[in-house]
Amino acid sequence: MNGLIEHTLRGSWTSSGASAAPLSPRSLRWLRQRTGLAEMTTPAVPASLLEVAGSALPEAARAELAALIGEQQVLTEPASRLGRAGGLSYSDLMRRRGGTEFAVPDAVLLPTDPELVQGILEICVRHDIAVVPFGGGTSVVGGVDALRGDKVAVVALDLAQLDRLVSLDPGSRIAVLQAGMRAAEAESLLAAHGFTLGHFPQSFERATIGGFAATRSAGQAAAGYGRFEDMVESVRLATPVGEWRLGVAPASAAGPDLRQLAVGSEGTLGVITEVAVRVRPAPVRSRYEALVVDGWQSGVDAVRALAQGRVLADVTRLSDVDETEVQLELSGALKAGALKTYLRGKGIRQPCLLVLGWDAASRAELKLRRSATLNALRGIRSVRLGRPVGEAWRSHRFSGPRQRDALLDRGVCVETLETATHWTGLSELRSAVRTALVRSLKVGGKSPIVMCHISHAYETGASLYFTVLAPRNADPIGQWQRAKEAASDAIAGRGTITHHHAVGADHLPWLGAEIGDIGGKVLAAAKKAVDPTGILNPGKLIRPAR
Ligand SMILES: Cc1cc2nc3c(=O)[nH]c(=O)nc-3n(C[C@H](O)[C@H](O)[C@H](O)COP(=O)(O)OP(=O)(O)OC[C@H]3O[C@@H](n4cnc5c(N)ncnc54)[C@H](O)[C@@H]3O)c2cc1C
Repeated sequence: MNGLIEHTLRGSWTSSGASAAPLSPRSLRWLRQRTGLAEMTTPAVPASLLEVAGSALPEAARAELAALIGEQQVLTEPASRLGRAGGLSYSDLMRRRGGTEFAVPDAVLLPTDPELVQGILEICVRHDIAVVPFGGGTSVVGGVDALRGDKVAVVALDLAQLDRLVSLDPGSRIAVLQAGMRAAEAESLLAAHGFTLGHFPQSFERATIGGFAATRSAGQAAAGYGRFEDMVESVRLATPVGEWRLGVAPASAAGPDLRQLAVGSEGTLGVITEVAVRVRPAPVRSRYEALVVDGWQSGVDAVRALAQGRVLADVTRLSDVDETEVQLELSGALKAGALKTYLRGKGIRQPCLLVLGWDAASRAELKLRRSATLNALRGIRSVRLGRPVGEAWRSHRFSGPRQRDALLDRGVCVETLETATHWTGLSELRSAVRTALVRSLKVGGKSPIVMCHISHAYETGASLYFTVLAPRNADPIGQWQRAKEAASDAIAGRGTITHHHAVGADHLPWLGAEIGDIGGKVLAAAKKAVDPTGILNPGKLIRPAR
């Protein structure tokens, strides 16, 4: 069963906080010199110092909910409610650090099976209570903000105790998992049967199966295993008008694929209680290695050649010059200066790191696939750094959030955003977003560090993932909000507002530019059909029909 402590840990990624990945004095010196960061320590405010208003959950509703799921499964004390108040974006973390006001649910509900979820929705409809489905709470787009809309109260429906492997069909390679199971637990349960899901987002340790389905998540090995929506065979949803099951066959021509309406619905059309996912035999051989190419465009050409030649490695990740430099400077693992000199000697002036990783069922398959990938790169000038750098990336693949805790403690504004577009417009989009972020976050003569990488590539285009490091100012939330708005304006019309983080509350203003008025009306109509009184996750993804 998922540990509830993890679900209430909201000020940092792990209970060790910044000490899980401390910044070396050398890295700090480098950051100060690059960004003008002032020397300061800004530790997290203990949750006990944050003020929480009393619960507005009507007593009659509380009593009915307690009768249905058990007294101890309805939590109304401040610590539990605070523990499900919002996600884990930079702004969420800063709200908790700065003590700025934020929305807190009136209660936390902990159902233990799908039928109880259905019962909860029926009670909430009757009492006009908003419901925020809560998986791992790792949303970075305001997806789990406790917004009540026009309802009398709002509850967080925490799925942590729906955490079972319901069934495994090795012949069809399908596992049915309950929605609250975390990715790390799913992997270890499946591994015991010789299978893997192959979904490794950076939030792997905390995020859940239901959350992945609800947000169309993409993991680091999506080039090989697919995005999460590619893995979903069927879904079981509780909705205010009854239970809805979708998906009976691997493919179907029975009208539009309604599974895809549930997948990505971000808790606005129903609560996902179970997901049947496609699994694969666990790899017996893996190999990760790194190359350096000369300049961003040359790297883009390399990744495009791999995608269009259909020889992408399972992990294919290209960092731009800034991200490569920061990885080298902050990792502490490599002698950055010596490496740069070595690369210059090899004619590489603008080093861009390309990490490649393959998972295979046999040594022969690994050899074949690796040769196919590397052969496709023959025309691109590159220097191979070999396995140590590739394996170092693999062993640190989940350490980003720990490093973020350390940066937050030192007064750094550190946040990410992502988009995707077609190959022909990719570099223009990158420049436009970079320019918007630099302009917005520049202070005096010092520019922020804006890094970018491609981690998901397709035959027709790729995603762009930006990470920003800037000295925090006196209004950290406003500072980032302005930068994010500038970046989102630059994206609108050029690419998607989100490649895998979802829409939530934060991206809603830009969704219209992507799906148009008609798209907005289609979503509102679907919501009206399954959630006529609008209790499900108000303020996220779908604007109510007018
Ligand atoms: C440090 C960090 C790294 C990240 N890296 C990645 C990454 O590599 N790839 C990626 O795709 N994302 C990433 N994310 C974003 C986030 O982890 C994903 O959106 C993830 O899918 C959310 O899963 P969750 O279980 O935490 O869902 P939550 O955050 O709890 O919820 C997300 C949304 O889904 C809804 N929801 C959750 N569970 C259900 C359910 N059972 N039924 C209906 N609706 C539900 C919520 O209401 C909310 O709208 C990252 C986030 C952080 C903080």
